[in-house]
Amino acid sequence: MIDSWYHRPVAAIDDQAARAALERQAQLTKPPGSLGRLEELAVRLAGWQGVAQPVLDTVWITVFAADHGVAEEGVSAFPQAVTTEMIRNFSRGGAAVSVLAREAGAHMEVVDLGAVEAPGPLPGVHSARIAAGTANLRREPAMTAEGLEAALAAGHAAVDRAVAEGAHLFVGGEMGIANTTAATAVACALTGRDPESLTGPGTGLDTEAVDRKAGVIREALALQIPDGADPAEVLRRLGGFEVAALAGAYIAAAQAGTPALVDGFIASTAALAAIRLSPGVADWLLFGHCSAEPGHAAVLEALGAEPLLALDMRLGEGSGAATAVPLLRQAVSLHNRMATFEEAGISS
Ligand SMILES: Cc1cc2ncn([C@H]3O[C@H](COP(=O)(O)O)[C@@H](O)[C@H]3O)c2cc1C
Ligand SMILES: O=C(O)c1cccnc1
Repeated sequence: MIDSWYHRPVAAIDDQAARAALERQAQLTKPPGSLGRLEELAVRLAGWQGVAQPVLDTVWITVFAADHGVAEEGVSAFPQAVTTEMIRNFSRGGAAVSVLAREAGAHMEVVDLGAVEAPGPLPGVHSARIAAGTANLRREPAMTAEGLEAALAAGHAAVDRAVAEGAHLFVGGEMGIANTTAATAVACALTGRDPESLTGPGTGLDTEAVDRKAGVIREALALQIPDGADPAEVLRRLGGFEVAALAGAYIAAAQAGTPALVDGFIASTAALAAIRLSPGVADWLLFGHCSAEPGHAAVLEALGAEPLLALDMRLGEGSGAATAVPLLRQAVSLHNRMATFEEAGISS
């Protein structure tokens, strides 16, 4: 494992460019710091891009889709067939993230890593099928070692496509019925928190069903996770193909020097796994929003992350991150287009 591609170092941040951006912020016609975190976003983008005045033209969204064996435990309010049906919906442009991607002028693609029912060839959908869903994590490891490597590599391949198109920002989304169960199990294993405190309704379970879902996760942890299990093993035993692909994508993006904007609970759990596999990845991530799924706040806390938005969204697909893209664009425009005190003839 130690020589796997995901242990390679991430790209360096250009501190000089970030300092130059900070100096420019100080010259813009506003009291210092008055644009709050919009200032910080522009400065971080400058450090990532190695220029004092960054751009944010090309935004790339990949939605990773896969099914979960644990769905047979009745842990979702929706049937498994919805994963494949939603892949078709993404392809036709009818999903929430499809609409938000168009609004944001982002390129969007879908990667089918293993929906139980193969959707067949569809526009905008890559087939990278590993298996017809994972195994039931309550009873056995969700993935084989080969399956995990293939999922991580599928994330890397998506980032390669984004980089080839000159993407300034990578957004990862996910679709997979029952994936809040997998993500909660991974989050518990990585943070040491109880299933009872992190498990939530996902697509809309009632309280009783949430308790049963927490019980499934508790059993999975007891069966599968020995003390000190390493993050790759946690992902393999409890994760899903799309969760692992997101982790692989965040690592590959950091290695390629492309920042990633992280979505909700599932994506943030994947980001936590990515950082545990390769700590430097943390420097290349932004967090788009705080999901209403209760585990998200705990995962964000473990990450020390401050999400940009809190709109009570709880959808996944990359929708929360896509909603934050216009904010990043505003940060860049303000940074590049505001007049300086000198240009405007205003006393500083
Ligand atoms: C129509 C529909 C569209 C979705 N888009 C994202 N999800 C979200 O809900 C699922 C996780 O929730 P759970 O663990 O409760 O199944 C994932 O597919 C996630 O992306 C959706 C769910 C549904 C039903
Ligand atoms: O925040 C998320 O990622 C999320 C929450 C509920 C259902 N699906 C995804």
